[in-house]
Amino acid sequence: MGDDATAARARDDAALLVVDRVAIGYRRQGRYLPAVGEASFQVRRGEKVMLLGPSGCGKSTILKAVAGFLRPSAGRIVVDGREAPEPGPDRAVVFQEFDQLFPWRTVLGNVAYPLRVTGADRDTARRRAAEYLELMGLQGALDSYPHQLSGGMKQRVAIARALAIDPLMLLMDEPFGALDAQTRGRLQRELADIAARTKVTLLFVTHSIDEAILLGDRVVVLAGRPSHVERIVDVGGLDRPDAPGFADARRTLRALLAEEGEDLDRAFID
Ligand SMILES: Nc1ncnc2c1ncn2[C@@H]1O[C@H](COP(=O)(O)OP(=O)(O)OP(=O)(O)O)[C@@H](O)[C@H]1O
Repeated sequence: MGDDATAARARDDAALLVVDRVAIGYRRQGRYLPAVGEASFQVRRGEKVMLLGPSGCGKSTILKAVAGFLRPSAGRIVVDGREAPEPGPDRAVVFQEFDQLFPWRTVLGNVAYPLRVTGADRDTARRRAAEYLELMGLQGALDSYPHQLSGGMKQRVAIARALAIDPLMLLMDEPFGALDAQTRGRLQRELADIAARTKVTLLFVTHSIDEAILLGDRVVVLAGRPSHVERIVDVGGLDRPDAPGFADARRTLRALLAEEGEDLDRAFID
């Protein structure tokens, strides 16, 4: 193998995201309130890693720190070899809330906007935005405004907007948490399909055991307050509830969450 190929292989094998003994807390009224006590995990290029754990254990906090919105009080976050990166278009974020779109822009305008901001000319931005909206099945809604869309459609626009800027990583914080079960299932399947096609690297926060198994390659289970990584469970290839191994993975994750006193009815909502 030539030097270039060796270097390329080393780059591909190296973790795109390293979370190394990270502690994160909040300051309130002069006091430091620890949320994450110590968390370490890595995400390789093209991998889909899910953060699962009881409510309040710091899943969103970790995602925000990876996005660069919060600084850890200890440890290191390294993205593509860069330590403590500022927020940037290399990490696109999709939230749970339906109000993350610009209400005064059309669907096409919402997706084209970050492309314009990151340097694309108007025609290129609109063409690329339309391509990604088509990928999300929204070709009929380009001229609609957010208030004219259902919750599921708004989340599709948010995903198209995130993917269109070709980020190194897609960071998703319970993006389907506020959707009805049927829409949620459909969007999970669509995201799995698009992630396979685009090979995007995914860090995804969820409450749902089934969602973690269906979408993830690995599940980072958080426990405790302040939290730590209790276990990292391999769930690769279990992309259907009837896949062999799905029930075992569900039992393993369920047992880990039950130890934490998680409300399992909530953890199973899909
Ligand atoms: N801005 C903030 N100021 C102070 N404390 C905060 C802030 N945001 C979160 N916290 C606290 O940090 C802890 C972790 O919160 P976080 O939202 O990261 O948990 P989570 O696992 O994502 O929860 P959920 O699953 O309920 O969304 C919680 O105790 C929460 O109250």
